Amino acid sequence: MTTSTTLPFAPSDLEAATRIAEPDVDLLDALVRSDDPDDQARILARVVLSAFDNYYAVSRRIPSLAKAAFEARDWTLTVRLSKARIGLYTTCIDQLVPPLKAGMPELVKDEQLWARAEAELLAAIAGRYEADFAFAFWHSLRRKLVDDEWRPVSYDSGPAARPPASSAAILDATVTTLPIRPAVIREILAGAGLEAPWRDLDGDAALAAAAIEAALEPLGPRDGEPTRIEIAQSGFFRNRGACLIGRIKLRDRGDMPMRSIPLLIALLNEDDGLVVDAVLTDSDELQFAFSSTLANYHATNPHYHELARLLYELMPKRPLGTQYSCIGFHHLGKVAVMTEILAEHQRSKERLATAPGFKGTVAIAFTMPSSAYVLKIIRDHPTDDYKFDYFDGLDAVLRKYNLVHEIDRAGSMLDNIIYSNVKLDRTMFAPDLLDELLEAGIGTVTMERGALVFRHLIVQIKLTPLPLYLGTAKPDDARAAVVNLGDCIKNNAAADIFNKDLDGRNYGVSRIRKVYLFDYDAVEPLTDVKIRSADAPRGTFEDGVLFRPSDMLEGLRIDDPALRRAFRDAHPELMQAEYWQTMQQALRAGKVPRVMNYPAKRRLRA
Ligand SMILES: Nc1ncnc2c1ncn2[C@@H]1O[C@H](COP(=O)(O)OP(=O)(O)OP(=O)(O)O)[C@@H](O)[C@H]1O
Repeated sequence: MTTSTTLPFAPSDLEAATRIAEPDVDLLDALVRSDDPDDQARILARVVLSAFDNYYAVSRRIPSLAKAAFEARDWTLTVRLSKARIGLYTTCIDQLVPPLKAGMPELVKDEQLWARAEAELLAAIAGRYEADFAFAFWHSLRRKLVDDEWRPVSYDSGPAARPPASSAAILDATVTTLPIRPAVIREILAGAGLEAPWRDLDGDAALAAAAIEAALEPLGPRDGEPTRIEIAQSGFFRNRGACLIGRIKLRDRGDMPMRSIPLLIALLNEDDGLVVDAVLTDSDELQFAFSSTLANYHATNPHYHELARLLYELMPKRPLGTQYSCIGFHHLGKVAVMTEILAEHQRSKERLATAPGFKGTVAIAFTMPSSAYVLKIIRDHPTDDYKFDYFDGLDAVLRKYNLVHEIDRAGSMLDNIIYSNVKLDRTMFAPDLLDELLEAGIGTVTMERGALVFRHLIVQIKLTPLPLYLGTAKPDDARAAVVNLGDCIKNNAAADIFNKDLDGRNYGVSRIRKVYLFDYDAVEPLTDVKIRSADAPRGTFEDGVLFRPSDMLEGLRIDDPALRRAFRDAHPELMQAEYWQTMQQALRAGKVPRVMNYPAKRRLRA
């Protein structure tokens, strides 16, 4: 049996399905004409809520379109949907800003009107599932309107905050006994609601059941033991893949406590039908597959809090805030991450101080010792040690951080959360850092009534900077890290990203021991770089970014000769001009090199 390959959507259909309706002109008109403050507040709240509703409706449509694209094997559509979704929120806010600024220039400064309108909005959204999302939208709009001023707008959910979600609400449970029979897995797969034929459902169910049985082995399973398989009522779609996620629970047995393993069933839709490609049962492997360094998944279940909670339970090494981003809820992720940073500070009483490792020449990075995050600002001018002759400026660097946020990071670049006009209490900062941030020459930080206001603030997950890791790791771990560094550089290249600052200190090692790039001021599109072979003459003046792969090893500045050798032995091609030129040709031809997002050994068929 062959799946249909007809494309379900012409580009114009997609455009229509993802088009945000224009803001409500009649309401805007009524707002501009009214001079009654109560009316204005009520109408302003309605204008914004109606724009949010337009946004939300389209953003909810995208996961079902992604599902349809997966079912029809329309990979072009999948990529277009991801691109469309990431820009939707900002587009919708941007639509409102010009008419509001033109029609009511006084709005920006009218604190009373905002307070009244906010009360109206909160009353209108009370009881709605997505009330906190609507409130985040309200704050984002306000932030955009006051963008030209030093006026911080809170990043919290305030009165629209929801109580902590429980994952139970979105889980389907199958109660069975060990060993888990293929028929049980078959039922779960068939019940996933995918409208495409399976290539070999029975065969896949048998292979998946065997993989699960092997994964349960370390938990001391006993035949006949009651077991609960919990699967999220949601499909997750990304690129060419889809997955089902959940967990398997074994009850307290007297001689054994309750035991549980996560479960991810990775699906592909090949030209001869749906297949189970892999089964993952290890939290670190799930984290790899769900990495925020990859494109987002589109989840068909709208209950984003419960989904984020489930992901957090399955991958507890990654903070809750970032779980929202990997299912595409970046703005809620932003709110959740800021809330977490403030809660971390409350809990630990630690202060923000300069991040461990080499001090940046372009960024000032800071963190609290037990925080999961690093915060950064970009300096207006680099320090004297800056390596390059020319600095493109603060805005150009921020654009690079934003570009990396928007692309498919190919599993090799940390995501960036970029806040604007954000206020943090001065008591959160260690005195040295406070002095550094407020010193002359940093125009993007100011002190306002006991708080620091940041024009921009970049937040990333905290890694161990590679030089620190190599300095303390066991020899095998250090070797694995430098080999992984080469994979990271290759994946960056596959995403058309080249870091012209080759230095290994721009990379960090995660808690699951993967290496990622985290410093983006020196990144360039690989396709713009001029690759020079080892024997090309040096010293001639040429415009643009030049790269001589034979300089790579030296550029990495890894001191230990054994580690340099390990890198060279694992990735000899990275030192060859041909490798880079071939990659450039592939990228220019529009070929997207494949990025693996789970270990090959987890695939059910070799
Ligand atoms: N995500 C992160 N996790 C852990 N540490 C980090 C992270 N980001 C930055 N750091 C720390 O902060 C330092 C400075 O950050 P970053 O490399 O971004 O600054 P930079 O000024 O761009 O650096 P350079 O001078 O190499 O251009 C790093 O060397 C590292 O020690």
